[in-house]
Parts: sequence; C-alpha cells; structure tokens
Amino acid sequence: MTTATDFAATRAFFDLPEGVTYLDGNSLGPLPRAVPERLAQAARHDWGGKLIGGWNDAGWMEMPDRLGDRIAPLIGAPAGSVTLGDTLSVKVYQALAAALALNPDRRVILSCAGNFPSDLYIAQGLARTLERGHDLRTPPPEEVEAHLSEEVAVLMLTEVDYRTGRRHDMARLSARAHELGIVTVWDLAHSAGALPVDMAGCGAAFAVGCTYKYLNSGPGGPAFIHVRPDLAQRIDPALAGWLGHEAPFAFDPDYRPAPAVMRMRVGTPPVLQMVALETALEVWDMARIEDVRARSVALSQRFIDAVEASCPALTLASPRAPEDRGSQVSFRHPEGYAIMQALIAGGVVGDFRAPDILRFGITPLYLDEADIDRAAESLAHIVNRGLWDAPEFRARKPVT
Ligand SMILES: Cc1ncc(COP(=O)(O)O)c(C=O)c1O
Ligand SMILES: Nc1c(O)cccc1C(=O)C[C@H](N)C(=O)O
Repeated sequence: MTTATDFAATRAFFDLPEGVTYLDGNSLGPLPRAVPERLAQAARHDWGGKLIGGWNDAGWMEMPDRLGDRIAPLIGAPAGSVTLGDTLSVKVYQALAAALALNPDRRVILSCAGNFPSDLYIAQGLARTLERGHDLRTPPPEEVEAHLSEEVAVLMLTEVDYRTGRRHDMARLSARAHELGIVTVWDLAHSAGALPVDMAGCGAAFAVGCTYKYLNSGPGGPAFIHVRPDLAQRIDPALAGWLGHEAPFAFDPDYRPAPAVMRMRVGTPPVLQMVALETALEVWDMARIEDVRARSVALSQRFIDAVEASCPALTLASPRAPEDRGSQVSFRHPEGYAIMQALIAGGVVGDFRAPDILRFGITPLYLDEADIDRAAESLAHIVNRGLWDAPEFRARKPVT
C-alpha cells in the first residue's frame, strides 16, 4: 500500500477507448487492462484444464468470502463480515428480510422517495408476501430523520442518491435509528469505491452494494452483503440456499446456517465475474479511498464551476456542499436526454435519468482535470448552440 495514490498509475490500470471521456463509472465501471487476459486464463486453464476440479484446485468455492475480505476495508467493515454473490436486488431482499425478522413487533419500513426503484419494489414485495401489515414510508430525503420513531422496524436507505448524488448522513441517521431500536440497512451501490464508508463506526446492521460501478467488476458483476458480526449468528436467512448451509456437501435435506455472514451465500458463485472483480480490486493496492475522495471533491468542484460559468441553461441538481454529495454531479435541463445523446456522440459519456437529469460520475481512478475540462466545454458547446436539437439525439434507446 502506498501512502499517497499515484493517479497516473491508477489511470493506466484501465483500458479506456481512445477519444472517450468516460463519466459514467457510477453506472458501469470501465475495463481494467488485465481483465481479458485473466478471464481467458481462468477459462482456458482453470475451467478448460481442471474442469470440475476447479472448485477445489482453483479456489472457486472460497471466492465469495475471499473477495468479501478485499471489499471489507473499503467499507470500513471487519474481515469475515462481507460475502458476495447474486445481484444487488437479491442482496437487498436478504438484508431487508433479515432486518424485519430482527424487529418482529414493529410494522414500518422507513426509506425515502429518492431510493432506487429496486430497493422500494423489494420492500413492497416483502410487505405483500409477509402479510403482516408492513407499511413502507418514503418521505423526501431531507425528512427521513423526522420520520424516525419507535414505530419503525427498519431504516433502509441508499447512502448516495442515484439521480442527484445527494448523500445521507449515514453516521447520524444510524445513531438516531439505533437509539430508537430501529434496525438499519444501507445500500452502498453508489458509495463503495467512491468514498470512505465506516460500517464498523456507524454500527449499522446490514450493508449491501454492487461491484460493477466504482469497483469495476464489469456488467453483471456480483453484489456484496455485510452483516454486523454480533448479529450474524442470529440471522435465519430468507433465501436459505445450499451454499449458505453449514456443510453444503453433506447434502442434508434440512437447512443449518453456515457460520456468520457465509449464511448469506445462496447458490453457485459466478466464478468468471469474480475473476474480473478480483483483478479489478487490485487497483486498491495502489489507491487509498481517502485520496480518491479528496480528488473526487476537487474534480467535482472544477466541473461544477466550469459548467455554471459557461452553461447557464443547466441547473445544479446535486448538493453544493461536497460533504452532502457522493461522487457524481448532476444537472437538470428539460431536454437532458437529447443533450446527453449529443454529448455521447461527441465522445463524452455520461447518462440521463428521467425526467430531466444529466448525470456525471466523477471517478479519479481514471479521470483527470483534462477530462473534466473537456466534458464541461463539450457540454457548453452543445447546450449553448442548441446542437442537441436533432432527431438522432431525441430518439430514445432501450437502455439509457
Ligand atoms: C442504489 C441501487 N440499488 C439497487 C440497484 C439494483 O442493482 P442490481 O441491478 O444489480 O440488482 C441499483 C442499480 O441498478 C442501485 O443503483
Ligand atoms: N445495472 C444496470 C444495468 O444492468 C443496465 C443499465 C444500468 C444499470 C445500473 O446500474 C443503473 C444504476 N443502478 C443507476 O444508478 O441508475
């Protein structure tokens, strides 16, 4: 581990297409250079050569917990408290189901209106299937604290809002929730690898997150789940799969949970995706999350200043104070979709979230001042000259 991060070295770790300025790492991180070769090696040598023996001889079975231990320091969690697998939506389900079971006499799930749809749908679905009268409350983000009460069973929030980049005060909300006997679940999809997180310090019961954004595992990379160590043995998993069993290869017809967080494993780990993730996590051998955060704040400020100075038609949608933001900057414009398509056509890649949000992920591992300046200049050029107003930029694509 270096003491100060060499951002030229971290940038060289990634293989970004020539001529592209990539500000969408908050949705899908770019390809680490070593991944194709490592995937080819894992496929040819381990899968092709060892066949079924790979489970024993290539360490496939231990991957979820081994990689959990690599992610744990990035979220301030102790070793042995994080495992991986499945999608984030599934991990949200597991965490919320377990959290509700820890508070069986209360009926309110408190989240917020800005939470990601999957998290809210999972809560709605669980409330329906449990049939115990759970009520999901989704106040505006600023009003969450006022809704904490002894009625609330679980506080389930995404630390950083996927649209605006607004950041909840995780330490404060967790502390207040715990005083009231509320179990806490944090979705760190837009935090892990983007900013320091202190799971141990805030004492939250559960955290979940994805690895394909700021942890660069590639499309469909596995999600992670953290359970506070003193709670883990009390969890009776809602998705009790064979690989969360104490002795999977005993093929016992009755479920007995594996120790600690390993019980949150469900089924077969996605080995090749985990090879990509393991390779991508090597960037953290040369990067400190505190340095990444400091540079993200500086680059974000540079971007906000440049866009506000040159592009008055855009309105900042993200909080102005750096401590209230994650690692993305969002602006509003009623024609945001077409503007973003025009920007992408010119080689600056961000994304759009309905109804009017242009999102820009600020990812210092592979972005520098020149990228930020180019993005701001290109945006001003397109908006100020109305270059977005063309049929090819207005036409909607299926995934945006
Ligand atoms: C905050 C948040 N939660 C949940 C999800 C759902 O993740 P997945 O599609 O991997 O299940 C996403 C992204 O898609 C997200 O941004
Ligand atoms: N997971 C995604 C996908 O499979 C396709 C397109 C986008 C995504 C995303 O991750 C969306 C993302 N969570 C967001 O913040 O909007």
